[in-house]
Amino acid sequence: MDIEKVNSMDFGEFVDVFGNVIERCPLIAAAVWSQRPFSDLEDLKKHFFAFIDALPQSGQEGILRCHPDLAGSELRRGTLTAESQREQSGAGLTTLDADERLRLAELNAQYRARFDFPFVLAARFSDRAAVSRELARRLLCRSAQELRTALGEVKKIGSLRLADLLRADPAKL
Ligand SMILES: NC(=O)N[C@H]1NC(=O)NC1=O
Repeated sequence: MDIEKVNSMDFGEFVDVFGNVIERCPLIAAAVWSQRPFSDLEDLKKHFFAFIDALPQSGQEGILRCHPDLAGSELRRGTLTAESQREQSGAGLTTLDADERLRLAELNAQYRARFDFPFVLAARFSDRAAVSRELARRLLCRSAQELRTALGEVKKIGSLRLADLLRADPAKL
């Protein structure tokens, strides 16, 4: 898909196509559509991220809360979005043994109790061992720093999803 195609989309089509660039936050795509035309893919990505950066802290935490836990109950129930399902299975989170699942569930619960939002990590840059390690490490971080880290991960996930949609090299996005 090239940028002319993106710029030619009406509101409904744009939100259908880009509505899950940020997990379960189609409002962001709805807002970004108003900023068209986009000069290139980089420009499109900047608009998504600028929206996130301009939100008050409550809105940024709200975005994090739209993310399903990694290896959590939604994965077990099969209610993940298609994108999240792909990302979590690519990181090996669909084939954890019982001990690994329990450990992740405990760490996810501790993280949520400490920060009041779920642990978010771009699973496609990770694997099952690294997810637990990173969760345990980030549990010890300060809240303000952790919010910044988590939003950085949201942006990595969004960049990869945009790259998929536009079949672009993520390094150039
Ligand atoms: N909790 C969390 O990080 N979830 C996300 N990460 C990812 O790569 N896909 C998701 O849904």
